Amino acid sequence: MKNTDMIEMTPEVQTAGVVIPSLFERPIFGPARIEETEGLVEALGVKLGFSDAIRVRKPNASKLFGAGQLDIIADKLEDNEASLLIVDSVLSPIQQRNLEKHLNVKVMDRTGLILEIFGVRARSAEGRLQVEMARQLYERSRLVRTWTHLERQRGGTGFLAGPGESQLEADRRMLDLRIAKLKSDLEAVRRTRRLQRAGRKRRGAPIVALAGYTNAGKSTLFNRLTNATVFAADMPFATLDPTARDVELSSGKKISLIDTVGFITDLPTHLIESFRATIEEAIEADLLLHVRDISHPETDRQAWDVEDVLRQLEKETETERPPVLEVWNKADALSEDVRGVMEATAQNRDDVVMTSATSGQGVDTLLAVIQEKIFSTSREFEMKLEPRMGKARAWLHTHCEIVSENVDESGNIILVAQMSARELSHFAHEHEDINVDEIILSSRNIDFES
Ligand SMILES: Nc1nc2c(ncn2[C@@H]2O[C@H](COP(=O)(O)OP(=O)(O)OP(=O)(O)O)[C@@H](O)[C@H]2O)c(=O)[nH]1
Ligand SMILES: [Mg+2]
Repeated sequence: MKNTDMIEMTPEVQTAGVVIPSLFERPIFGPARIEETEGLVEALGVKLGFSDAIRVRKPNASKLFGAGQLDIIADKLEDNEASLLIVDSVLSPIQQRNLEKHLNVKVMDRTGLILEIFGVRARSAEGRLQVEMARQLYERSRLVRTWTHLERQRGGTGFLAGPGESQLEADRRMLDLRIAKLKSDLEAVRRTRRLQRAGRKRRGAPIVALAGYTNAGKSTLFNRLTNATVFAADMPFATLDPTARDVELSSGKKISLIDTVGFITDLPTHLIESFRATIEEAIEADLLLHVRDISHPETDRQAWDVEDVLRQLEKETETERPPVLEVWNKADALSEDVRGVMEATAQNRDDVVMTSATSGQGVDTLLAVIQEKIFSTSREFEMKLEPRMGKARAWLHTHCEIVSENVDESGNIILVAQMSARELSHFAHEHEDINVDEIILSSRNIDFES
C-alpha cells in the first residue's frame, strides 16, 4: 500500500500555504504561533506562500472549514501558485481527503508536517528507524473505511465476497507486521542505549541531559560547555539524535552531557513513542537541564508543554524524573528591565540559572550549580545482600559504581556502592521484595572520582 505519499510529493512541492485554525471560541493564535508554524514550513524546505490564522467556530466534519473560508483559501492558493496546504491543527483522514479533492492540492496537518520534518532531518540509522516507526503508526491510526477501500474490496459485494478480507483489513495487517518488525528493531536500539548508559555510569561520570522546547538553545549550550560543534540553528528540530560528551568541571570531576531532541506543542504521540529510546536519555539522567528560551513571548506555555511530555514519559516508563534544573537561556535577548526582574527571580530560586549560550553569560554559574547538584547528592552505601538477592546484586553492578565487595562468614555479600538518592529509590522500586532500609548497614558522603 501507499503509506508515505506525503514524502513522495515533497521534492516537487514549491510553495505552501498555511492556515492556523483556532477552533471554537479559543482566542485566535497570535504572531508567536504563526511564526513557529512558519519556522516549521521553512524547516520542511518549501517556500511559504501565505500564512493565516483563522477562527473556526463550528468545525465542519467533512472539510473543517466553512464554504466561504474555503473559497478564500482556494483563492490564496491560486494567487501564490501553491501546491501544498498545511493546516496547523488535527485533520481527520476524511477531512484531509476531502480538502485535497476540493482544493486540488496536497494537504497536510500538524502531525503530518512534523513527521515530515523529522523525515527530512533524520540522519543516523537510529533516527531513520524512529521516524519510520512514527510514520507507520500514524498511517495505521489513519486507516479508515472510505470509498477507496470499499471499491477495492475483493470479490465484489454481498456475502459471496470471497475470502472475506477487505483491502482495509489487508492494509492493516501489513502495517501491523511492519510495525512489529520496527518495534523489535527499536527495542534493540533501546537495549544498546541502556548498555551505553550503564557503561557511562560505571565509568563514574554522572549523566546530565539537556532537554526542552525546540529552538531553546540546547545544542548551542552543549557546544559551549563541551567545545563541540554539533549542529545548532535557528530552526525547529535541528537536533534529532542525542550526542554525549564529557565535560570536566572546575573541580576536575567529569560529567557526561547529553544533547537531545527538542519538544514542541502537540508533539505527535507517535513521535514520542518512536523516539522513546532517545527521549529516555533525559528521564534516565542524573540531572535534567530544562533549557528554556526565556526571551520567547510564550516561554511559559512552552515550559508547560515540555512538562507534559515529561509527565507522559514518566508514566510510560514508570521512571521518576531526575532532579531538574531550569536554564533560562537567551538572557541576552531580553530588554534590560525584564532581565533585571528575571535575574532577581532566578537568584531567589535554587533550581534556576540564567544563561546566554551565545555570549557565555551565566555558563560558569551553571557549571557550578551542576557540580553542587550532582556531587553533593551521591553517597556511598554499605549493604548486606543475602545469597538470595542475586538479582539485586546484578542490578547494583549494572547501575552503580561498586567500591568494594566481600563475603561474610554466613555467605552474605557486603557491598559498598556509590549511589545518588535517585538511584537508591530506583533500586528500591525495582526490588520490592527487599526492604532497602534493612540491608543498608551504613552510608557516607563521597566525591566522585573523575
Ligand atoms: N540570542 C540568543 N540566541 C541563542 C542563544 N542560544 C541559542 N540561540 C540561538 O537559538 C537558535 C536555536 O539554537 P539551538 O542550539 O539549535 O537550539 P536547540 O534547543 O538545540 O533546538 P533543537 O535542536 O531544534 O531542538 C540558534 O539560532 C541559536 O544561535 C542565546 O543564549 N541567545
Ligand atoms: Mg538542538
